[in-house]
Amino acid sequence: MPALAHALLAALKDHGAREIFGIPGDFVLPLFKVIEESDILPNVTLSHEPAVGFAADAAARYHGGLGVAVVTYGAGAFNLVNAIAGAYAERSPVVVIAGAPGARERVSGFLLHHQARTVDTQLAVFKEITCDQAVLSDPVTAPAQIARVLRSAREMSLPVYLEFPRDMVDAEVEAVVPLPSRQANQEALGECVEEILGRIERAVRPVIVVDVEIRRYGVEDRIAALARKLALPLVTTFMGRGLLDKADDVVAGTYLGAAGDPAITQLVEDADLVLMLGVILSDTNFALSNRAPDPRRMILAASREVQIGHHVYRDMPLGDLIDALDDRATKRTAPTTLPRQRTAYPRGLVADGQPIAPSDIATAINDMFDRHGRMPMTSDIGDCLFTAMEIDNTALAAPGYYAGMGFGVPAGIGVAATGLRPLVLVGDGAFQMTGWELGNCRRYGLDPIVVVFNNCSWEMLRVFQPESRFNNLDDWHYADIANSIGGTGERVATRAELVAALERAAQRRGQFSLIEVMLPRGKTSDTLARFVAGFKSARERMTK
Ligand SMILES: Cc1ncc(Cc2c([C@H](C)O)sc(CCOP(=O)(O)OP(=O)(O)O)c2C)c(N)n1
Ligand SMILES: [Mg+2]
Repeated sequence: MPALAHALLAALKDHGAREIFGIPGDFVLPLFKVIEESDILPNVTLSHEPAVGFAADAAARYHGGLGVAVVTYGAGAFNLVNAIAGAYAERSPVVVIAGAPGARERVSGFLLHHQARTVDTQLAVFKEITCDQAVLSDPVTAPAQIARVLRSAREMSLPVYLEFPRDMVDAEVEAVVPLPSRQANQEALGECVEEILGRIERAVRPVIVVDVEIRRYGVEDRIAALARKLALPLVTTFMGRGLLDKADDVVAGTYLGAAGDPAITQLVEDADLVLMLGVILSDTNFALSNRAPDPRRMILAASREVQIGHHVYRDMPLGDLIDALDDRATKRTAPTTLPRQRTAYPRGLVADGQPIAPSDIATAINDMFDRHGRMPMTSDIGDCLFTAMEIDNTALAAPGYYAGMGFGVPAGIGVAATGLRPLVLVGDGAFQMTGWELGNCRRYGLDPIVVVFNNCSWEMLRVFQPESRFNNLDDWHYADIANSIGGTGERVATRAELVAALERAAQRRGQFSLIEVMLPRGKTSDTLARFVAGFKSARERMTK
């Protein structure tokens, strides 16, 4: 019989984990020894647990499997909370494996180091931000608990929590047998599909809106094929930016309401049927809508449910629904009335001595993508994410809904650990939080390209409250620091310098490249300027 640590690692791999991110501590040292020596999954250690969570989250978003974050009891696990809360909000399946005291320590009568209120406070906290949990304290039940919790992570595409007491690492257990995934009830599925196809047939201006769940459940290609078969226009939400990056013929653009491309906004807001697939009804996706989502003209397939009008079909896995729709749908021709144009992204930056504006960064990146091919991207929150809306539709992992800073660079490291070379967009404020994790790239031979939007400012806060002096940040010269932690940093202030630095970074392999773009305080991307105007007018409407 295998030891519990081996059985768990094998089960993680069977359920789609591809790597482990973590930081050891005395409550997980024995487990980390097995992780390192068994080599069942590659292990990437970082410098601060928030980054461990962000990296695991982004890796899962990109490879479509499970992210894994292994941390010590108490101090390590509580450091991870914000990143896992963000993964929950963004429906990213991260498996938290947290160390814990052994059976005899629990009854020692001492207050244990790293313990908060009670020995079980850690479990109580993670119950709030995971969809399933287990404490692996009994070798007889542990394999079944692991199977149940890992299936929950896969089926719900949400984080889960496994508490691993440190005296259980070598406990002999049965191997973990994966549970079969739960399918939709075929009768209910048939009824649901007929109702959807009937609604599409009767619609005059239908549109498909997609969001993050279509990536989490691996159905992007099937949805692109369905959109082609039904000849329906398709747009992504703000959170869903970067989805269907290989289906340019299908994606018309990104819906941003009052802040977006007017033709895309009209496509969605004039539609008499909005088929929402994998969509999170968040404020960042719909707060700027001129016409709020209306159940009477909406079908929402998300969180294993399908809501049509005011009634709901439960236990409807998105993959089952898409397959059944494709099986029963007949090919339609595109009504000439439906616009088919695709958003045009800015290109052809003039490499001159002019100072750089945020939207120039998008144009320069589009030009670089034309020369070297599109790169997968990660972005932090801040104007860099709004600028990303002006970059061609390439794969993107960002905290578009949860909006937690610090995600961008660790997420880029997580994506790089999956074997891709990402382009990372991050503001100076967010870089101050987790940018230093780049110092871990050299150990693992990772070479992301990082673009720091250095406006020496918390600019997103300034646009809402310009009078506050606390938004003024100091100039930390991030490019200089990059050179001392294993990468190459360049500081650029003109458009010509930006274009040249991007080209050098694209050519440079084997170490990370950091381009510190100097931006004036008070200058934002065109997209953020429209967002702020939209939010302010929406707020005025609400206060009238
Ligand atoms: C962990 C964390 N702390 C605080 C915030 C609030 C916040 C923003 C959101 C609104 O909540 S945007 C922002 C400033 C970002 O500064 P920077 O990274 O330099 O980007 P830019 O200068 O482009 O704004 C803060 C502090 C946050 N989102 N996440
Ligand atoms: Mg800033």
